[in-house]
Amino acid sequence: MAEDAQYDALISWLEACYPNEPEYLQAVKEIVKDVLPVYQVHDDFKRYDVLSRLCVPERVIHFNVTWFNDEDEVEIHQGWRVQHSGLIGPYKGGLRFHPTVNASILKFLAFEQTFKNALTGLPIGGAKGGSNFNPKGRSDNEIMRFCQAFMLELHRHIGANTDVPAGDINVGGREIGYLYGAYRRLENRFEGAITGKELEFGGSHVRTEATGYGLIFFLQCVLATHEDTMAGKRVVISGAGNVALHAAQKAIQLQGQVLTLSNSRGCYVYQDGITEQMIHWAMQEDANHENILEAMQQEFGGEWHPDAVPWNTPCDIALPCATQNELDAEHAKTLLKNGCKYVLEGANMPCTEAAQTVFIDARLPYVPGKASNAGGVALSSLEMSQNANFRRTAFSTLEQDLKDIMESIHEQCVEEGQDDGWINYSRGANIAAFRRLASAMVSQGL
Ligand SMILES: NC(=O)C1=CN([C@@H]2O[C@H](COP(=O)(O)OP(=O)(O)OC[C@H]3O[C@@H](n4cnc5c(N)ncnc54)[C@H](O)[C@@H]3O)[C@@H](O)[C@H]2O)C=CC1
Ligand SMILES: O=C(O)CCC(=O)C(=O)O
Repeated sequence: MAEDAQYDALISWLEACYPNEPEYLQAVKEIVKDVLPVYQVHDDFKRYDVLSRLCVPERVIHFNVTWFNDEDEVEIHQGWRVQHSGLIGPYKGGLRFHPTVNASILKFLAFEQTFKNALTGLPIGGAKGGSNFNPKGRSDNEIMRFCQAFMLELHRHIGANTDVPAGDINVGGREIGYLYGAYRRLENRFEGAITGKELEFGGSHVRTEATGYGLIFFLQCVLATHEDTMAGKRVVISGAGNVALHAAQKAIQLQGQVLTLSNSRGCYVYQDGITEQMIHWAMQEDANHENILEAMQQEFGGEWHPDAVPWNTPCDIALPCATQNELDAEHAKTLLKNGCKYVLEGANMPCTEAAQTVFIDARLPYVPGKASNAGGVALSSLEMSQNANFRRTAFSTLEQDLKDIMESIHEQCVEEGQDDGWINYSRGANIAAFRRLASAMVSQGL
């Protein structure tokens, strides 16, 4: 009862402060409901009001990005960096360039990132940033000029021990290179102020693969806990970007049968099981095709379904790896009806609140992104320590480190998520991260 009243009071306060930020409120509600019982029994957490304070970002930086396009016209975009929490390390999280980017989306991502980063056990705070710039269809010169204009504003807010951005949707190796080049010239410093760099200028082995590979390492832990294995499992994956393709690659290497990939235009289905060669081809060819999945269908056969999603394809395992709120309650029910046994998020908050409820009510092993996609940021943290020491670690060592970190996150979820013989991974992840953040907040005073 006391918990309900506290929940209502906190959420009403946030709704009044931020009425036009639905994604941010959605992410906050999901965590608050799980951690309230822990908060309620800790007098020091209550005395320092850690819950309300953890919900709001420490700082939201908002700026204009103005630049010349190839037609010599001025374009103006919005840029943001949400520095949610620096409690346990430098602010850390990706940059997203997408027309849908706004304050609500970046605040939800920075909030989730804070909890995710806490789960890794590494010294990284939480942040997210980006712009409503759409890089699709732009020339390479335009992308470079946009990245330089974006960094002209951002550089004064970041640094190796302050805030360390990385990539996210539509920000890959090329964009990171341009952003880092601009940072280095503006600051006259060669330091690990951005991760996801190329190997030749301070990047780390395994960072490119880390989110997708880490997702599959986490999946192996879930399967082992349920006395199950990957071999022959039918896997449906959404997205066709960094996370989706590397998850598919690792799943195939471990004898999984990957049936789908998707993008915002539709879904590619290959019932015989997509091969590693096809994934490799998609990685190489992406830049040369307007729609890599339609091109894949022309190159290798299979089916291309415009406007379709992967969730109607019967499967054992579903891995949403594209974007937020891409899998709703109807999709969740269809997955269950068709026999899906495991759902792990590769993207950030891809399952709507209602879809999560469907999985949780069915007591399905459902793993939220803040646990299962934490491999990317974990490797970013290892890139930061390599940069700080001016050293490079071998691929095999880092891949083993990634496995160990995903196993440790899995253990934390299992420990905190026990629910009458079932593991509530979502609650486990939220509580484990909350304990670390809340005690850091108490220790550091008001
Ligand atoms: N890159 C990373 O290291 C990490 C990424 N993530 C999350 O994973 C997700 C994917 O990110 P990346 O693979 O890095 O981006 P990406 O830009 O490489 O790929 C995104 C993919 O999603 C597809 N997509 C975008 N909107 C869509 C929609 N509405 N419906 C269907 N498909 C859609 C795009 O076509 C593209 O194939 C995002 O939620 C991101 O925040 C999470 C942790 C780390
Ligand atoms: O590597 C990073 O710093 C950020 C990764 C990221 O954006 C995420 O975990 O969602």
